[in-house]
Amino acid sequence: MRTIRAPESKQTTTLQVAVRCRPLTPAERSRYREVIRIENDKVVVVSDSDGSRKQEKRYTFDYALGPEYKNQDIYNRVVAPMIQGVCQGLNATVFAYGATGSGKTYTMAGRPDDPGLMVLSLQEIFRCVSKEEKDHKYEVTCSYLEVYNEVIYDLLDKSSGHLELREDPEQGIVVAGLRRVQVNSTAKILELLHVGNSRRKTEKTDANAISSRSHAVLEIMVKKFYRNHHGSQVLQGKMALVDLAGSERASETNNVGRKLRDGANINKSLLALANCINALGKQQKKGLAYVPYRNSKLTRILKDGLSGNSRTCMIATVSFADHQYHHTMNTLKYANRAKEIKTHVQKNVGTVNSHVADYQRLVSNLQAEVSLLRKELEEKEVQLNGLSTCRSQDDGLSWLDTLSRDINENVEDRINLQKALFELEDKNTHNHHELQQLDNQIAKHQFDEDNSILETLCERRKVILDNIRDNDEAGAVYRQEIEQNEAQRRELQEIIEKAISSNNNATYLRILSQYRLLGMTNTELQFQIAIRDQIIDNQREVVGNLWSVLKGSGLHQRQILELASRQGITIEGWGMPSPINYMPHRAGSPLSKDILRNGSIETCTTSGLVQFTSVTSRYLECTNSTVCHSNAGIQNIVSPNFDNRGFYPTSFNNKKEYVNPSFTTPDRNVTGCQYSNVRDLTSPDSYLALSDQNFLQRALRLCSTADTPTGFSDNIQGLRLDNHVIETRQLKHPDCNQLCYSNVQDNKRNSCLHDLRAANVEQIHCTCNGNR
Ligand SMILES: Nc1ncnc2c1ncn2[C@@H]1O[C@H](COP(=O)(O)OP(=O)(O)OP(=O)(O)O)[C@@H](O)[C@H]1O
Repeated sequence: MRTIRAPESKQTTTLQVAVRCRPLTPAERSRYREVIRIENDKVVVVSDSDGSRKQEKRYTFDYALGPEYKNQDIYNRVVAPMIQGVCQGLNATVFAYGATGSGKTYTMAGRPDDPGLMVLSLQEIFRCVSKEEKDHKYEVTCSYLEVYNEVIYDLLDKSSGHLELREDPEQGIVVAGLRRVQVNSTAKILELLHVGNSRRKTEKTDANAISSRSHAVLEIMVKKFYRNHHGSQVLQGKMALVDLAGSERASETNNVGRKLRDGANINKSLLALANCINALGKQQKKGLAYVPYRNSKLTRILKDGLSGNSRTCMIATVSFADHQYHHTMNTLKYANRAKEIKTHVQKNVGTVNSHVADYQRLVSNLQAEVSLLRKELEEKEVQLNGLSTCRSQDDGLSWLDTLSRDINENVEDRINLQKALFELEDKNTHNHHELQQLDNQIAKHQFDEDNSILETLCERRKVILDNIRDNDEAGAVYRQEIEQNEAQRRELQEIIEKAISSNNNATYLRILSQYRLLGMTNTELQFQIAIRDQIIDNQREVVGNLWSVLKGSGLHQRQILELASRQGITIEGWGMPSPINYMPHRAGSPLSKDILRNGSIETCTTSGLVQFTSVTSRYLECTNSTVCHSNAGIQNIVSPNFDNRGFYPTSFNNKKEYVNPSFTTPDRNVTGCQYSNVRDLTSPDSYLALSDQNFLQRALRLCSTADTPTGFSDNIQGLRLDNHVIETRQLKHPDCNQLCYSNVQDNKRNSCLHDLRAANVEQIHCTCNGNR
């Protein structure tokens, strides 16, 4: 039986924004004026930069918290409500955004006398877990990384080099090789955070004596293991706590040289973040906009937290002082935009042992191939190094390096272009769909007296048309660029091939080139994984929408289950329906043509040719001396104990053979099954619930093993379609030879009945008993 999973309930939440205003230091107090006022813990009022209030600006946030609040207060209000969810399989992200010196690190990491959100969250997770640990097994692990100059470093592993990001079909973006440490005590956490923080890259800047120059991401993963009727399950909640580097512009820090470059890179990430926030804000309003997550490592890491499966909170840190006015305004502007972002939170349920996606395996195979080639290459290099003559050629390989680099760039460009195009096309599909709906609505409301609805619809239609046109134009540009890019790739490849064939060390060069190209194939495959993920995501959304429609139709869960069950579909997570009470087939009435057609038997005669088409969910038996050559499947009858032996065709010596219920595609045409007296053992139109496999299986087993001259003798409670008439007889148990079920109308049962579940046997009552 096909199985689908009931949708995990999905909750759409808006990104929470809390603005935190840090206190002025004594030195600042004597030098600067305050330009910020906070009202009702929700509104931030900013005076003009000159201190006047002529053009003061007001921003409302979920929280606006002044200097009197400690980290614990911020935690209690903003973060604590997320923790329970993390322990129950939900994701959460908290990130601190603000100019240098505005208090991000203070908020996230804190001080011994005022521990920050990282420590407080972990402590609460432990409390949560320890309360439930007697009932479930939990595992809490942490990783801590920093992104510095667009390179990822592991803060918990000093020896780790640069780490790379990978898109995992199941888990989304992951950092390959990042150390994950199991934690089980607060002391261990404090130690880890201390070690991690001490490794962060910091500098003295004009604005902050110990300014963090990197973005730090602490990820806490909570796994809860439990068992239910689907087997071993694991709920996996993740919490990311992010301390971003200062959002100042590089030029504003008076930095030069390396510091300036750091600033530029910090800025690149934050600019990318700001662009994503902008695009996401726009997306919520206009229903489109390409979100450039791929533009920086930071935005790729934060992707889930910004738009995906996460409850997310942005803590925007600002200072009261007037010299920070522009930074404050910038921060508030982005915080205000971020309020618009919506995320969709859903539990991460996985079945233990079931997580290896095919694509991931492909990538792993390629990686293995790459490492094999790398080994071969090393061997070749050793050989070459032994020959001084070859050294000069080796030195001369810089052209290959350059070419490889060009190819790499070319592949990366193409990937970005294709991804952008894909997303654009996807958006336009949605746009066209909406347009269609709008047109229908407009037609409906065209003659309304009050034309306000019509106007709104027309306005929206105009926006959608604009969007479609913009997207089409952008798409055409992307397509052109992709073509150019592909032409460039072919050129580069040709150059490499030519160079290799004219070089003395062709084998070595070929391996080198192959190795590099494989690396690129790998990248391309990763891209395909990402695309596939997106398609899967979209399909999930479609399925989710269908579920919403189904639920919105007013049908009860039970009715939905019954409907699904009649289609041979079980719905995971909702349990099986209790037995369905079918109406008995009316005595003596032939099965209507409709039933025959829908049910799949096209013609059915007492003798001669019986032709089946699309036979599904049927068990047929022929009672004459026949051989049936049908592959009629009972495709949808699946039970954990189902095996062919149960009711597979049994060739009786009395020249009787059952229709072969082999598992074929449901709509395969089956013709040429001769003979008469075809019995439909499972017709749902008569009285047997298809969902009731246990009964079905047993009934069929009884039928197939009953050792009587006719198979279905008078002792058999048969569900018989015989010349279009249902007939009910008696069941005889094959082991004890006792009647399991005597007369339907008498409703007598004997001791063997427990073998057939009583409730199910009830269903086979048929009032047309023997009435032909
Ligand atoms: N809420 C607060 N209460 C008391 N002191 C604070 C508070 N917030 C920040 N500070 C102090 O202000 C200074 C700058 O704070 P912090 O280092 O957290 O800034 P930052 O935003 O992380 O800066 P950068 O981006 O440069 O790393 C520190 O000396 C810190 O102790």
